[in-house]
Amino acid sequence: MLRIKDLVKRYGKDEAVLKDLNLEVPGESVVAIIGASGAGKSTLLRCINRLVEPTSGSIDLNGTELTTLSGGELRLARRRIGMIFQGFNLINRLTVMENVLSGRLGYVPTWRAMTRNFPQSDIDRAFQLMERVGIAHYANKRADELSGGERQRVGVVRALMQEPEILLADEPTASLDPKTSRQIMELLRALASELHLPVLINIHNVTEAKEYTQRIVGMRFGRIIFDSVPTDLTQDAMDEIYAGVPAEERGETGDAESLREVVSQ
Ligand SMILES: Nc1ncnc2c1ncn2[C@@H]1O[C@H](COP(=O)(O)OP(=O)(O)OP(=O)(O)O)[C@@H](O)[C@H]1O
Repeated sequence: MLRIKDLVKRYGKDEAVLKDLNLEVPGESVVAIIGASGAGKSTLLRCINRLVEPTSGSIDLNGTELTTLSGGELRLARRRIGMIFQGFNLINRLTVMENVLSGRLGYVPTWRAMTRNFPQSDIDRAFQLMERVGIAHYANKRADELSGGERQRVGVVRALMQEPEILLADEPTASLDPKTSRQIMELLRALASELHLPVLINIHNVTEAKEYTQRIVGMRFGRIIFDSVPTDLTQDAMDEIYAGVPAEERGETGDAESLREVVSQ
């Protein structure tokens, strides 16, 4: 369970970007965070893994208070949080397997990592997960020889190699074409259920959020102003979350029927 209480983030002397934000994410749920550009979605995810330092408030992951950790304790906590990025963040010149195994860096001694001498159990797990997401046959290919969707699958497996207690995905499909994007969302949904993992996804595409997640959190100016099941996300709720944002920039790509057509193409 992730429990965020009264979280505030202020960059320098500017107005707070997150304002007394409260959020609970229980196990296995897939939660989408939506909101206009600048609402604070990325800052929220970055506070959780401490890429950004929270100004005040509490972030508790399964009984560990994350905001006060430093040094070795913070490193240990970070390996419990899997991150998936919009730009995949792979090391291009390394193979798929090497990228995947880098998810174990928080676990193996430095000498093993330096000599790429990972335990057999890690290699077995890597193959198992790569099989699961359909990239095992690319194990020895360089990461930059893969398509966007394949690269994101590598990113997902690398995050899972950390044995995370939660997955944070920051615009995981924004660099992908619509069909691939939906395959990745489907994969995240399936993995959350198979591995009993909570997944928090910062997502621009509201149509995908509605179809692939069980809960939508709408942010505006650093606050959560909507938190419910996708069917409750009415036009009024959308208008409130995206007030002032033109309809064509709200990440609604059409109704479910037309989207199914895209997928089946
Ligand atoms: N490192 C930083 N220093 C100063 N201000 C920042 C920094 N990072 C983000 N901000 C500001 O914080 C606010 C929220 O940014 P954030 O990236 O969290 O929003 P977002 O909802 O993820 O937006 P987008 O959808 O465009 O990615 C913005 O006004 C942004 O300019």
